[in-house]
Amino acid sequence: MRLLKVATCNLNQWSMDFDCNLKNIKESISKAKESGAVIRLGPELEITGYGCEDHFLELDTVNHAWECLKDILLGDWTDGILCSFGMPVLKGSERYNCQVLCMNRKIIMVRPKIWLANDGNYRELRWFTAWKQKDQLVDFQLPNEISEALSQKSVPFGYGFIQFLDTAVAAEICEELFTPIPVHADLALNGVEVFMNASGSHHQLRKLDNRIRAFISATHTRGGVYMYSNQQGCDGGRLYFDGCSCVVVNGDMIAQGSQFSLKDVEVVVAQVDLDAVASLRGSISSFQEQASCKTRVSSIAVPYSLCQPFNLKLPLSSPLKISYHSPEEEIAFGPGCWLWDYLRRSGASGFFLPLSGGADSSSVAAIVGCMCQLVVKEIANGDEQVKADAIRIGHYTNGQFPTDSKEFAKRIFYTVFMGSENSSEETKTRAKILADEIGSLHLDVSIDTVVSAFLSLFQTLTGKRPRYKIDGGSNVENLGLQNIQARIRMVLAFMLASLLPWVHNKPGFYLVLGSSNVDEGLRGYLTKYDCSSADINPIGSICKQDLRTFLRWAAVHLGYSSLTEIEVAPPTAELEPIRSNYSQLDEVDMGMTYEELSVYGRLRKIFRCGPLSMFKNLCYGWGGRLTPSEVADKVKYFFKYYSINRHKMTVLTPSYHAESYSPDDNRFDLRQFLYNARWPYQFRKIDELVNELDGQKVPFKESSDREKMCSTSDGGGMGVVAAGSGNPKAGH
Ligand SMILES: Nc1ncnc2c1ncn2[C@@H]1O[C@H](COP(=O)(O)OP(=O)(O)OC[C@H]2O[C@@H]([n+]3cccc(C(=O)O)c3)[C@H](O)[C@@H]2O)[C@@H](O)[C@H]1O
Ligand SMILES: Nc1ncnc2c1ncn2[C@@H]1O[C@H](COP(=O)(O)OP(=O)(O)OP(=O)(O)O)[C@@H](O)[C@H]1O
Ligand SMILES: NC(=O)CC[C@H](N)C(=O)O
Repeated sequence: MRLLKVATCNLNQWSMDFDCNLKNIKESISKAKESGAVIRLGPELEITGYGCEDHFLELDTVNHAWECLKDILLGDWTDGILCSFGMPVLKGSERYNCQVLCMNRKIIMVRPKIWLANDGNYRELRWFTAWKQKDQLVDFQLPNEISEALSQKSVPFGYGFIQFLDTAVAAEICEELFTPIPVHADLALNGVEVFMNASGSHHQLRKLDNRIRAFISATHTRGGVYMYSNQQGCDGGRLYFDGCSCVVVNGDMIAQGSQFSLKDVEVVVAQVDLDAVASLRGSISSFQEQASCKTRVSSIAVPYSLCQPFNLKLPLSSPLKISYHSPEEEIAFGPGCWLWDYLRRSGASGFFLPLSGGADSSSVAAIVGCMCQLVVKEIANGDEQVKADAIRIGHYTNGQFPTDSKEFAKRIFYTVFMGSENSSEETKTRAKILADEIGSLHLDVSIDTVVSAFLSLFQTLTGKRPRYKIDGGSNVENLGLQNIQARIRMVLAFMLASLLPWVHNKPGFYLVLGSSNVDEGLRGYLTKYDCSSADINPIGSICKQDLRTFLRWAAVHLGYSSLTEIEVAPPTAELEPIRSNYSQLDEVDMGMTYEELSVYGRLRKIFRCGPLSMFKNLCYGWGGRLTPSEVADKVKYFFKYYSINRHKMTVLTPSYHAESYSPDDNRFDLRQFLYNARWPYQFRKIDELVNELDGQKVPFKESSDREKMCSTSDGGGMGVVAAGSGNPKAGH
């Protein structure tokens, strides 16, 4: 037997905070060593943080990374343990995204990333060059300061593996695993038994299985130990890196870390028998045949053994049942953990939420409640960092700390119902009950006096007073009257968030939370700069359908039972007067249902459909109940409003990135914002096709299409998309 103990980790790094990152790295090495591990793997670019973006272009960033590495190598951190550190490295004029492999205070090799992540949220080609010389290792002159400190002039640089006396180990960096020809295939044929995947990979609803499937398939038929390490938390941007560090052997998961956690450092350890890898490989004839004619990969010999012989005192890790969170749990925990990182790092004293009693703001309130529950639970589990942060943010004194999530919420969470003459008692009461359940400090205010002050000012200025449509006013008047209310709420929210702490003798300020969801953004059904404009938004890329399931789940699992009633209430903006013959409803106002919006949103973004291909796909999807001409009307209506309102996406409050259907114009869904909203060319093409089809209906099982599009993984959407359109790039 060749027993090998390995450690991988989830680290909560913060881009550009080198002290924080170095502290976490050192703690992870200590924990790995305490466990007896001889390999320690950290996340991609862990020294700088993955999300530095254009800071990677600054020489300071690269230099500081070297300084941190020097600090580690001058101490005893790497004694007896192979450590893989992620950092940017300049070689000549090119900058590479590298894993620096170190042991016994020396750098063994620098392995630059070969295949960069460059789609969706990723833009690595903007900062890094991909390493292209796969056939050789080259000599890399270490920066002066490092070479003097380490008494080491140069190191091998490039694609290759480390040949120890008893096994071979290599890096495969994040995206490289997900490429059509992954590097582990070649490496396995060259005898590499341990793969170290350092990642910077973000959370996306329902995507964990994509990632895990890749580890399993990498080792299932070719054998191997697959170590995966990832950042965990908000490292300064919209993404939540969702950990899940793990170890897989020959297709079996044997150690799995958390996906969502408030911990800064989580080390996952496993003990494996490398003979199991050799034995599997030896039993597969095709493996041996391919290995005998492999393309040779360069290696570096290190005269050192990593493994232990058979010893009953060293227990082997055995296969585990892989654990997955439900999408509802993902919505609660992902944004909940992201909010906690944001809060503790922003210097704010809490959150402020305009709570309307509707589904969206109530979802946000529940997520904050969930965050409070997680904090209390983690403190009870003995996490000193979470405790220290909670004491600081909640201004606890005399050795006190949070032990009850409602008590903690009362300190750090304000909710305010800002009613107008158009608000109903029902929503006001729902907001109050939910706030009580969560424990927030809740206020009720009426904004009517402010609205009438604005209207009087307007009347003095123009001599005119707008009327609601129901009272005989025009569309313009009707919208104007609604938008005044919506925007006053935003101004009031920011005023209260900055001044309420002062009123209550607390230092600091509160962060204003926004609660517009992805569908409203896509359709533009929101007032620009109303309460959708906030500091941050935890649900901005989650669709209404997903939020509704989350509310049902949270009513039970978070213990906020009033969410059940909130979920079933029809969504309404309550900005127009309620009369016996009229009450404003979102879906009527929008001219489409939230369910339809989810379908359009997925086709537009995930399946990259323009108007014509969306029309064709929906003819299949909805053909059972609609004629092509009816489908055409719906598609044109959607594109008209999408394009008229696209400018609103440019000022979208930064939101947690949770889904590949997100329309976030700032980082993810990059589009123009001034359109010809008549789409003359595209709509003409649709009309021509409608004429050709002339009233035909396509028989199709109507019930299944939405289910496939909104509630399953992206691939499920193929139910209405012609095969071959291609699955979206997954957030592995
Ligand atoms: N191409 C362009 N590029 C840049 N900016 C552009 C623009 N076109 C208009 N604008 C600007 O945008 C303004 C129009 O946008 P905006 O002021 O938002 O107004 P608007 O989109 O006309 O109305 C707000 C919409 O949100 C709905 N609403 C209101 C309140 C609450 C809710 C809800 O979520 O429940 C929904 C309401 O029914 C209506 O459909 C224009 O006055 C102009 O200032
Ligand atoms: N009466 C109110 N009191 C407090 N905040 C409100 C009120 N009405 C609206 N808001 C805030 O403005 C945001 C946008 O208002 P809108 O009417 O569009 O709600 P929505 O997007 O349908 O969300 P919700 O489901 O929370 O009502 C809400 O999410 C909420 O934060
Ligand atoms: N950092 C990366 O290489 C990211 C790769 C991949 N797109 C992911 O989400 O995991």
